[in-house]
Amino acid sequence: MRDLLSLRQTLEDVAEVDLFLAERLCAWLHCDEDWLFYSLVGVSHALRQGHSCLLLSAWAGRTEWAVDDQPDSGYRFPALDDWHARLSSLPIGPDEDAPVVYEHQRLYLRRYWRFECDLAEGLRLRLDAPTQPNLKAAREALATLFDLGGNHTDWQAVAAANALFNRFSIIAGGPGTGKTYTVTRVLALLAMTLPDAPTIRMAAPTGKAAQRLGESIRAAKSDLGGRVDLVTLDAIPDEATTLHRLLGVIPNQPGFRHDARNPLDIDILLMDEVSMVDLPLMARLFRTLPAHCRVILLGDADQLPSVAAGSVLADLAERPHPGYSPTRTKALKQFGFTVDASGKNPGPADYLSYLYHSRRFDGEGGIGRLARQVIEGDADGSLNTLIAGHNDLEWVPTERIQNRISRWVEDWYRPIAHSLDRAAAFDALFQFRLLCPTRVGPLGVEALNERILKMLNPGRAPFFKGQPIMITENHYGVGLYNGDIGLIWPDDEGQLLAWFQTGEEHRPVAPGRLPRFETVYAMTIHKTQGSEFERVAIILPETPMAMLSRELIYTGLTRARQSLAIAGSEPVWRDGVKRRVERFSGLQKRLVGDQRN
Ligand SMILES: Nc1ncnc2c1ncn2[C@@H]1O[C@H](COP(=O)(O)OP(=O)(O)OP(=O)(O)O)[C@@H](O)[C@H]1O
Repeated sequence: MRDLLSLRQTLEDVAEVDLFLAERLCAWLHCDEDWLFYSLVGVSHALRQGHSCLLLSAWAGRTEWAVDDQPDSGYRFPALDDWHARLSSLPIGPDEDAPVVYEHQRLYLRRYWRFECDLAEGLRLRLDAPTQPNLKAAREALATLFDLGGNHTDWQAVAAANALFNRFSIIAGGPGTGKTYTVTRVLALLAMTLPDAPTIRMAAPTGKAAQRLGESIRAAKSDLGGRVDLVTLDAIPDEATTLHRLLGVIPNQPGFRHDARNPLDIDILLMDEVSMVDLPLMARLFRTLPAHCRVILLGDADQLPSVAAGSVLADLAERPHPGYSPTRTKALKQFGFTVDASGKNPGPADYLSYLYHSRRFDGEGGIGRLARQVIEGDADGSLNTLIAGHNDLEWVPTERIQNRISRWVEDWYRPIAHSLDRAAAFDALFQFRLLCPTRVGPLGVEALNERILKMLNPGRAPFFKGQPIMITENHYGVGLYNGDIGLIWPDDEGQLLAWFQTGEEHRPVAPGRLPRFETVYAMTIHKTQGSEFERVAIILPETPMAMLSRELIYTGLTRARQSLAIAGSEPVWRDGVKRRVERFSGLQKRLVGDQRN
């Protein structure tokens, strides 16, 4: 028996749960050798880091978890061939019934292996059964929906035409590249060309993202008003729901009302902000979809992956686009589109379309340029862009941070309470937001909120007019969910209530009925995924930290519509831009086999 508690002291970054799980699994496998014990610690550790599995090639021959001032601490994993041979000799193949699975040089907990297999199967089912659109009708509909005939390739029209051939499509692109604009036209194309009117549902991972998707779709529909008939427009829903509500949450239970035995009755599912969706949720979703249901995913594959395990969008949306198959190239040619035909046949990426041109961040603006440099890992170039300053960018060096925060509070947060009415106060609330990579530390969310509360609520009233709050737990009874943002504002009798915005409506909740919440002047970047603000200020931590990555910075800075400030030190910025989030998974391998892996 190992002394797990003492062992933990010699392993940096390993949690007790990793050690206990590894010990239980060793006992199950009747093998107590160190190499297996540490491999299993590695699987549990990898899951906590968001990987779906432990990828042998990433750790083979390397020492992991060494403690800085303890020589010979940590564990050195076997060389790849040796490690592979040892794992292959155990009864942990896919067809065994062990709680761990070894396949494709990846070690999984069986539950996660199952999620990956089920999702891959749901995708394969759709990829292996491409559709045959009515070409004549599709050509006419495409010409109605897009202004074709320009000199440059219209990637939005290409994406729309391409989606006609697929039961599974991804339309990916950065902020403002027209994903919603394009997909509204895809839905119209399908409604105009399919023999029967399809039942369409739209979903997003968070309430805020679902609300934004609904708003964007309604705007895009009204844009189409003069071009298409009412029947087509009516087929496209006005509202989107959260993924959890779509699947049917059962209060206080882990499962959903819909599953493989009780599938959703829909023909087309559109899902936005897919980078936030984790592997287990995506696998559960695909289990509930009927085989004929088309799935269209929208997202920005450069953003942070999901909080829980997996990196589904990044796995499926390879960058750069690997090229279309010759068959698909020919099919798109029939619509007059010439695309890169470098892909193999059958085309593993025929489901994927990229949109490249951002209408939000045009070529002149600093935010778009900065976003590109950050995602390319260009630490020096991005810092130069920031320091040179553009009219939409501001760099705030460390020594000026405290003063600058006070000014932001006076300029944007104090005026919320002085708004003319509730609608104006909500508007004011989304004018500006402070974002931090983490909750803790002197420049983390908790410290900043505390400091701003002292300025705006010196009397420490439990509730005050203009106070922004964020719900931090799901409460199905009250209908409020983790991440929902509300505002404290008086009703007509002067009674302070918490108000929550859904579309144009504001719903009041008595403060006494609120689930757990916190005041939010500053938020973590993770929590703002799926939201946008007119102006954003990102406060970097004082010292470099492992979780500050280029994906986190990119996600934070692309929340800004008009202007962006970054406050911090040059070394912390450089360190963050250089670091990448890497997620181990076997999803792409399962889909394309050995073609590209
Ligand atoms: N081809 C186009 N012609 C005119 N306007 C367009 C076109 N494509 C997009 N837009 C406009 O650009 C704006 C951004 O488009 P859209 O909301 O579809 O982008 P998005 O990629 O979904 O953005 P986000 O990442 O913010 O969700 C919208 O106002 C939309 O109407």
